[in-house]
Amino acid sequence: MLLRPVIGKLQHKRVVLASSSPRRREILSNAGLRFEVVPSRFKEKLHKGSFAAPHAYAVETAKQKALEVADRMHQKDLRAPDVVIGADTIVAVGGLILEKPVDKQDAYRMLSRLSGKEHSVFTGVAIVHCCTRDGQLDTEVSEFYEETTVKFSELSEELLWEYIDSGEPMDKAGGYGIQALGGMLVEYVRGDFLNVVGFPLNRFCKELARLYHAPRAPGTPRPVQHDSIPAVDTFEDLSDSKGGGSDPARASGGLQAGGARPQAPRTQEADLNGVTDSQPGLPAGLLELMDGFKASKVLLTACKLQVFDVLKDRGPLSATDVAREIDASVGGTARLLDVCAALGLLDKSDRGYSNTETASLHLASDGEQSLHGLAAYHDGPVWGAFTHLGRAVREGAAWTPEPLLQGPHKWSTEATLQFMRASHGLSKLTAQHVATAFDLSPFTSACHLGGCTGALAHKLVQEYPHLQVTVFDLPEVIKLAGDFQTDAQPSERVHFVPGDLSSDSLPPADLYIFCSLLHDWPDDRLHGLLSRISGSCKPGAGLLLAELAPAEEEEEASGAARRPPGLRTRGVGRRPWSPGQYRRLLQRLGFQDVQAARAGGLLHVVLGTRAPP
Ligand SMILES: Cc1cn([C@H]2C[C@H](O)[C@@H](COP(=O)(O)OP(=O)(O)OP(=O)(O)O)O2)c(=O)[nH]c1=O
Repeated sequence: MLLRPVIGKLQHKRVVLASSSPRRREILSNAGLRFEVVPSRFKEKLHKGSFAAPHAYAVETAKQKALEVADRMHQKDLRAPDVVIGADTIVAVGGLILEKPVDKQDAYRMLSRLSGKEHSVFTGVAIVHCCTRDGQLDTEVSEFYEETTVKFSELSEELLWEYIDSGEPMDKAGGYGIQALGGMLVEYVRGDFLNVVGFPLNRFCKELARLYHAPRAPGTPRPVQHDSIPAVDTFEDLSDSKGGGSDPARASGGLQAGGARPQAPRTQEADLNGVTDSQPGLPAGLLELMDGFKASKVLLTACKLQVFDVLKDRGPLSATDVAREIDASVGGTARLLDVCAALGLLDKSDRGYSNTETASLHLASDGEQSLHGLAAYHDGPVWGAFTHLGRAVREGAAWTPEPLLQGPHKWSTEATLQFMRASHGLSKLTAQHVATAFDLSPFTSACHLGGCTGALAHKLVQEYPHLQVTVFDLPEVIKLAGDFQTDAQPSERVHFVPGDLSSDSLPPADLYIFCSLLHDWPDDRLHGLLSRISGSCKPGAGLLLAELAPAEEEEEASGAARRPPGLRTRGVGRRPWSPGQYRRLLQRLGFQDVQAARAGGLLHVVLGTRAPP
């Protein structure tokens, strides 16, 4: 199977399509690529006369579109995505460059020029690899273009105006859309059809293959494959994304938001390089699953020992220096640091070890985007629960950590705080995405059910100046919520109300929000809860649900290539819902106009409106 490995090269990266074009979005998602869409604000006004050829103009515009998005995202989050894709489509006829018509007359001028003639459609594409070093954005741009020749029939005035009046020409280069009514104007096409529609998929895949699979020189030995956790002196071999191929982002010191990535089979890569491997592939996915817990434990242990705190904001430190600071043996620390480097969590150089950007941002205990609390929660109660999984299965118990099942009124203050720290970190990280997945400005009051420390509530009031938000949670949680800070200013528009979701009446609101990010509710409990919430909603009230969703779910939902059932490493124990399942559930609960969105590459957010009874 040659298709997936090419697109799959971007699978573990945060990819952004810097385009508002629905066609580009469709072409790339049909190909199985997962990405976020951030339309570029770059104004297409480069001086056409300064380019030697039309394609050079398209390529430069594509590049500027992508760089504008990379730069904006970096400024906003101090973290750029791994890859930004920009594209620009133009029509060239008789030395003239035609872009989108500004009005009907302009469309008329363009289409009359194309009538009865051949013209060229060029799409310029820029693939921008980003990484952040010392707070500065570093980019590496790969660019290319594709040309397709299109011949139009002679167009009568009547046909021309009928087509213009259909409205189709207005958002399309050259004033036509070959994929719809405009197809009727076309006598023939030479070259890639999708290139005309806005994105040269075939050439893009070739470019990915070239970028990520620089051919090996003849006679160069194949890279050696290692376990997920390698011997200390071989860890460098793991620094490549899926092994074997070169990864431009990494080669330039880029870091992966995804962090640890185990090795994948090489058979497919050999295919891509034109070398046929007749041996059956090894069950790499299975071995990966069997081994995966070691990588988790290394990350959790390094967090617990505060390795990432010691290395934050400091130059490279030797293993001896780190060992002294974390009060551990030098040999043991060196091995831990090497494996962290192999997992992509630390950088290792001749001068010692330093944090990657991801580690400083998310694994050190301070900082707005720290997930240190979540790591401690996984290392504690979650790890404990999964250690006794066999017993839970035999007894039919939930896989949820025992303290969480009992509820905070049974927890010690420390256990409650541990859960709240985990929830707080995750909520702060996801709040912006949840708050902006849909336009919530029509609502004036919201209630975040199980809102814990109020991290999302504060983001919501920051985002919507007329919104009042109630945080509703158990008294034991509300009592401790004041211990947690968010980056937002404390607001009088956030109120904390103690109560029990399953028995008390819910505070009045015209939008209810339920984010079960950390919970692994059993089916019946979740359904019961959502039915209750639905019963409390007045007609016209909204219900917003947000859930962490494993990436594989989206693949399944879109019908893209599937992994064998059961071979999942993310979302274990979590409800495997696709957007479609969310939609059906909300509709069953009496909601209409249900919309689903994917946010931040990791969240499903669904919004519905309570229908009249
Ligand atoms: C010629 C032709 C163009 N097009 C479209 C593709 C592009 O979306 C558009 C050309 O404008 P572009 O400026 O390339 O793209 P865009 O404005 O749609 O999106 P963005 O700048 O945010 O990336 O014309 C068709 O859909 N069909 C066609 O047959």
